[in-house]
Amino acid sequence: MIGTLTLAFVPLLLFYLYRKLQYHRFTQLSPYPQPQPSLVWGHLKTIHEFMSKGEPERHIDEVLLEIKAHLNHPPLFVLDLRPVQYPLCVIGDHEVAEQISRSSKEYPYSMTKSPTIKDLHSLIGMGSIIAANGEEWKTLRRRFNPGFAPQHLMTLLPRIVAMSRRFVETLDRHAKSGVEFRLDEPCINLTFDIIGAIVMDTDFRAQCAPHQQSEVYKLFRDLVRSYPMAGGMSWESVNLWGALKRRRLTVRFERYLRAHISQKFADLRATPTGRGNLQDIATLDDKVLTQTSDQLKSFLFAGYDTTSIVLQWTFYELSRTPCALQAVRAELATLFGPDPSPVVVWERLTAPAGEHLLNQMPYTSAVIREVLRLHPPSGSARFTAPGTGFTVQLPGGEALCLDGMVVYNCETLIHRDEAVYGATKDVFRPERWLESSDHEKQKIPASAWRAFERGPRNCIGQELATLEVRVILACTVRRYEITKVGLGEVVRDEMGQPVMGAQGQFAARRELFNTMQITAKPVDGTRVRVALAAEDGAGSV
Ligand code: HEM
Repeated sequence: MIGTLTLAFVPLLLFYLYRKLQYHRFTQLSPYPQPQPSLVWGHLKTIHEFMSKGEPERHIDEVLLEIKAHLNHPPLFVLDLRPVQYPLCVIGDHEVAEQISRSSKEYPYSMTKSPTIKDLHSLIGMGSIIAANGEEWKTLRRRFNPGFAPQHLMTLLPRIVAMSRRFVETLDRHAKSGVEFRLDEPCINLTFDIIGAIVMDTDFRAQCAPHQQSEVYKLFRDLVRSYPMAGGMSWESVNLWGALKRRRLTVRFERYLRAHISQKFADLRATPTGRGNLQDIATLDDKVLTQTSDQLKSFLFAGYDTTSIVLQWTFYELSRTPCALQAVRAELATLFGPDPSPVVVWERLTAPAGEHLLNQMPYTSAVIREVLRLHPPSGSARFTAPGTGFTVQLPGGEALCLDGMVVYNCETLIHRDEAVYGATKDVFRPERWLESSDHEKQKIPASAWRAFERGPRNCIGQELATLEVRVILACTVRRYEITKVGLGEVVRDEMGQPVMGAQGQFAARRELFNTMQITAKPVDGTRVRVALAAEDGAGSV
């Protein structure tokens, strides 16, 4: 009897599950633009198919660009990643992105951060300002805002200049040897030295020889490297051994940070006039220690990685765009004088009121803006719980509810929207940001450039990042000729001269592209050779 019942029940159960699956795959998300889903795989199969059509290591944003084109450029589309992940809603339109990032009745501090950010907890801590929400986030932001305000940052200029000296020494060594190398290494070491000096008042000697680098810096780099390439899309991400290794590194790193905070607290106690973020704290209990350590981790990570990526792409784009390189050099010559020596730049920047020079670099700033448009290192992932009723309005007037999805403001898609950037959307063209090309600039709405995201949760370090990049460019662009090697290498004619492509850039044999290792970064670590610019151009140090 029981056997007969079971026999009758199993097909019923299977039929029920089949109908349920059918509903989830084909009906529930049907109002949203999307590729054709598969009953079993949802869109995992679609993603795999698109991925296998191009460079396997390319960043997922590149694949999303292809899917958007395949769907005829809708303002948003969904990918059903269940059961691996929540359904993903990819935003490729700036007006919709703006509705996600601004404050609203439901979300006064903009939509909550995505739970997927927990993958980064080892690196940024459980209580990170990057992951926090609501009042907890507001308190943290209020506490740290003054430290990132432009006026305060200008007082840090001498430290940034000091660290840039080591960078020049490193590039000089490479220029002398003539050997090709990964540009990401010196850029990462530089930006870590800067953020370490600024947020921890510590010289980590990241730019020194390996035996002179601080152990903590090595520990931090190991921790970052313990994250899988392709950020969660590969088998590496379920590697238990890797996870265990990451855990051990995290514990050691946190132990160091807690000791550092305790020491700073003791120092501040000893000097009542001392300044710092710990000043208003009466007792350094475990909660405060953990919270402060989480923020230090967050600032160290967010502060070095993205900025080093911008430097790499800027050096690369300038190396293959002769007009832009010439324009930056001319601007620097007008500002700092004809002697291109980094020493002159450092002296002028650290002289009284020298910081104002950095606000007089419109072309260089346009270059940085354009690099961030074409190669944004990150985007923003948010989440709205089922039942919230969070609805966005599409440009055509249609309203769509985004409850229960991870919502990804994808800067790569938004920054390459043809409706905004026209036929030159994929072209490196700093001029589009200049006042002189007012007509064109006026056509670009502010919300269509969001490399630092917008709204209450925008990047707290954006002024710092662009300040760093301007200083580094000021002391290096006239001193070095950088030549890309391997991917992105320019094509040369029989005389060895670079061949000009269609849009004012040298033609490349194979385009350099981003891969994903937590953020989006050049896949080959930006392999280059560097030489001193022509004798009279390089200047001395
Ligand atoms: C060019 C370099 C940089 C880029 C492109 C960049 C980009 C971004 C983006 C897109 C966000 C929003 C992330 C999200 O919504 O999940 C963000 C947030 C953040 N960034 Fe940056 N960032 C850069 C440099 C920096 C620097 C130098 C710091 C210094 C510590 C920093 C610290 C942070 C922090 C703490 C947040 C979280 C802010 C909050 O939620 O209140 N970033 N950044």
